Amino acid sequence: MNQLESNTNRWRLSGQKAVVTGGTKGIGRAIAEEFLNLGAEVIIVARKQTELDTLLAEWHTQQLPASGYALDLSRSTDRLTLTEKVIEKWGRLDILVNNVGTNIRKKTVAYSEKEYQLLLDTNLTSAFHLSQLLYPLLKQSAQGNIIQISSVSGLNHLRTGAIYGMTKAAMIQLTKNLAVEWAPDNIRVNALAPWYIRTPLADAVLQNPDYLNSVLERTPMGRVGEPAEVAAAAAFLCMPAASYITGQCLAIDGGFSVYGF
Ligand SMILES: NC(=O)C1=CN([C@@H]2O[C@H](COP(=O)(O)OP(=O)(O)OC[C@H]3O[C@@H](n4cnc5c(N)ncnc54)[C@H](O)[C@@H]3O)[C@@H](O)[C@H]2O)C=CC1
Ligand SMILES: C[C@H](O)[C@@H]1OC(=O)[C@H](O)[C@@H]1O
Repeated sequence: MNQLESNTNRWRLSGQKAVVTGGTKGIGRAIAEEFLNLGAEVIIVARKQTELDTLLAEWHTQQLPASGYALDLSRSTDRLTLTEKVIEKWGRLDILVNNVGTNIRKKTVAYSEKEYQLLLDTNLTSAFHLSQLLYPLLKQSAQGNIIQISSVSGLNHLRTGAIYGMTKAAMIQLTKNLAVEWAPDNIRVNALAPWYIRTPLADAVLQNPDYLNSVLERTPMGRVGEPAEVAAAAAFLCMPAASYITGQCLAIDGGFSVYGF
């Protein structure tokens, strides 16, 4: 391979096979579209078949190599089903993006046990179990990558709920453990820690003008982020150009996490 070709491939995802969980809207959709436009083939997962059908039809009109499965990844059985589908379709895997996550914003004393378990299962157990299940396929890739979508709420206190923050902090720790454990298998593992990004999940609070102003006052760049700005970081970390980066957590936050006073 000549130098020019290798340089070109360094900044693309040509021929790579990627699973993006929660890929029908928000950050997951942006990551899937970024990967597709960089030459990857993508499987997305979300709960609603109608959402999947609509988005996949749109992508197929652009001849983008995407497929999808309607599964609830908070459930172990559905995570096993996804694994079977990936084995059946590809028999290998280069990239896993653990993007699925949700939030129930409450004071600590107000949470029920059911709400606690839902957040743990959706945000953390899904990421851990899918990393376990798909490890053999990632190991077959000479360039395996896992991207854990964490949050600045895993780095600092946010008023958006302790359980959510716990799950996001745990994803960052999981990133470090798996990066070291699986480095000999040529699997790199990195995390992203976004601040507020304009998605349906965040819009639930950002549509309140007073809340939005509070967010912007803590954001040196003076605006919330866009899903494509998270997607660009995810794509870079999976490229050959990032071949010596593993175990890291990159904040995508407009300066929030370094803003003291
Ligand atoms: N939007 C934001 O401000 C921030 C988001 N994040 C994280 O980014 C990730 C994506 O968030 P958004 O794009 O904002 O969320 P979103 O709610 O807009 O999209 C989430 C996607 O995941 C899917 N999903 C949710 N639960 C699922 C389940 N049990 N099984 C299968 N699919 C499921 C939804 O269908 C949707 O496609 C989450 O992990 C979130 O915690 C982190 C920091 C900031
Ligand atoms: C920046 C945080 O992760 C933010 O907190 C929330 O409640 C939203 O759901 C975002 O994830």
